[in-house]
Parts: sequence; C-alpha cells; structure tokens
Amino acid sequence: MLLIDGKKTSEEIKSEIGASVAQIKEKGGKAPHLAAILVGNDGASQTYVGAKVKACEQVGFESTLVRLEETVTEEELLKVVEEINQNDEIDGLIVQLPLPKHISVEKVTNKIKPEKDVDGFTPANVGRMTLGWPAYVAATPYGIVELLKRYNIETSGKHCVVIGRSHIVGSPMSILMARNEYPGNCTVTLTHSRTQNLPEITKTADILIVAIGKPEFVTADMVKEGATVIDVGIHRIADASKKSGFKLIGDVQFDEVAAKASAITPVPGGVGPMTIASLLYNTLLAAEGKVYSK
Ligand SMILES: Nc1nc(=O)c2c([nH]1)NC[C@@H]1CN(c3ccc(C(=O)N[C@@H](CCC(=O)O)C(=O)O)cc3)C=[N+]21
Repeated sequence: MLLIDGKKTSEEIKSEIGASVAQIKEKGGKAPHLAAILVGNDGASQTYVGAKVKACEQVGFESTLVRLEETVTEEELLKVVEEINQNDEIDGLIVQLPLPKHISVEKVTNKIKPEKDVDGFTPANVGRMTLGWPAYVAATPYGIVELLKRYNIETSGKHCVVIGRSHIVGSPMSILMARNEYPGNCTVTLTHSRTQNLPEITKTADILIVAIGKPEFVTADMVKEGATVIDVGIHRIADASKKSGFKLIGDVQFDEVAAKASAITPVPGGVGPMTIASLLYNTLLAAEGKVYSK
C-alpha cells in the first residue's frame, strides 16, 4: 500500500514556490502578498489562519492578517473586503470560514474580487474551473489533484466515486476528475446524503474521494481491493494520551481501509497540508497575473 504523503508533498510545493519568489525578488519584483480576514475567535480557524501566515513567511510572501470582532456587522466586513480589493499591494484575499451566523457567506464571497479570490470560492473562479478555463481552483480540490499527479495515480478510464457534494470539495472534485486532462478522464459518480445503497457504489470505485464530514464513515467493506483512497475529512477527537488533549482523524477508518487500498492519504498529514500549499500556489498565480491579467 502506497502512503500518499501530503505533508512531504506540501513541503516540496512550498520550496518550489519559495524558489519562484526568490526569482521574482532577484528581478526586482515584489513578493506576493496574501491577506486573510479572521472574524471572531474560533479555535480551529485561528489554528488554520496561523498556519497560513506561517506558511507565507516560509515561502517569502508578504501577509496581512485582519482580525475582526465576532460582532462585526456584515456591512463593516464588506467594507474591509472592498478596501483590500482596491489595495494594489495585496494579490490574494481569503475570508476564513465559518463566519458568524449574522453574516452571509454568499454576500462576502461574492464581494471578493475574482482576481484576488485565491480560495477559488467565487462564482467567477468556480465557473471558469467548470468550463476548463484558467482559474484559481479551490485549495482542497487542487491539493488532491496535485497529490494524484505527483504520485502518478492512474485515472484515465477509471471509476472515481466522490462522497459529498460540497461546493468547495465534492462538486469541484467531480468536475476535475472527469475533465479531459490528467489526472482526470475518470468516469465519475458523485454521491451524497440522498444516495441509495452507497456501499454498493463505493465498492466499485478505483479512486474513492471521501469528503462527507463524518468521522471514520468509510470502512473496509465499502472499499474495493486495490483502490486509491483520498480522505478529505478532518475531525478533532478527545485523546488524553496527546499533549493537545485531542487527535485528528478523517472520514475514513484508516487502519482497516489501508489494508485493502493500493494508495491512501492519512489524516493528519494528507490532504490538509496540501490545502495550505495550494492556497500559496494560487496566491503566486495571482501575483504573476497568470490567471487574470493585471
Ligand atoms: N476561506 C477558507 N479557506 C480555507 O481553505 C479554509 C477555511 N476557510 N476554513 C477552514 C478550512 C479548513 N482548512 C484546513 C487548512 C489546513 C489544514 C491542515 O493543515 N491540517 C493538518 C493538521 C493541522 C492541525 O494540526 O490541526 C493535517 O491535516 O495534517 C486543515 C484544514 C482550510 N480551510
């Protein structure tokens, strides 16, 4: 069984990005600049935003973290987004999710200028990705594509089953795996909460992408011998033996499924770190004007 190591791959990607930044600077260009807006004090969000800021430093990006109170109004947040949209010093902008209930994710996402939408969440980028046009592909799907590519996983003509149809993982994944370029050309089945006889379907998957958001949902009896399994789940569960008091598990029962799979991503150390590396990659594209001309 091949362990698909997202941690190692994300480090490789970050050193490639670091080399690109060094080249930009050598030619007198300015370092790519990522801005992140964090509303409130949600623990996990602070961890992730902290990891993103640290990753920016690691690759030589500029980064700006804007922290707003949980009680910030939607209007005030939209104003901050617009200020960053207009700030030519900043190449990429993300608004860390989730947002407080009184704020519309749709309105805030739509406010982000597509040229700076390095999360790839705006309709402009989702639409372009769907059409196969140059776009900032959402960080998690892009990270999965990079893992499949760098581990030379065979995809053409294979049956890819995606579990979960979220707009930031499942749905874009189903499009990317069917498109006519490697690692695509799969026959794709997109499953979700209304799918009947799910195990009958997942057992026919050569490539199984699990983004259902349920801890250890996928068990060995749901997986075909020799399948490639990509676990997008990330759940913190109490574990007194850990210093942090919790451990991370995914949507897949790792041990028993790894015994059947030909390749599998672990949690932690799989798709998660790739999400950050992909965000940095999109920010580099934004800085170089490679998707939207400056
Ligand atoms: N606008 C926005 N964009 C996001 O991309 C976004 C977001 N909001 N909200 C939350 C999710 C979650 N997310 C992760 C980032 C890194 C890891 C990651 O590095 N995980 C490590 C473990 C990190 C830890 O120790 O907790 C791993 O799986 O190995 C996981 C999840 C990005 N998100």
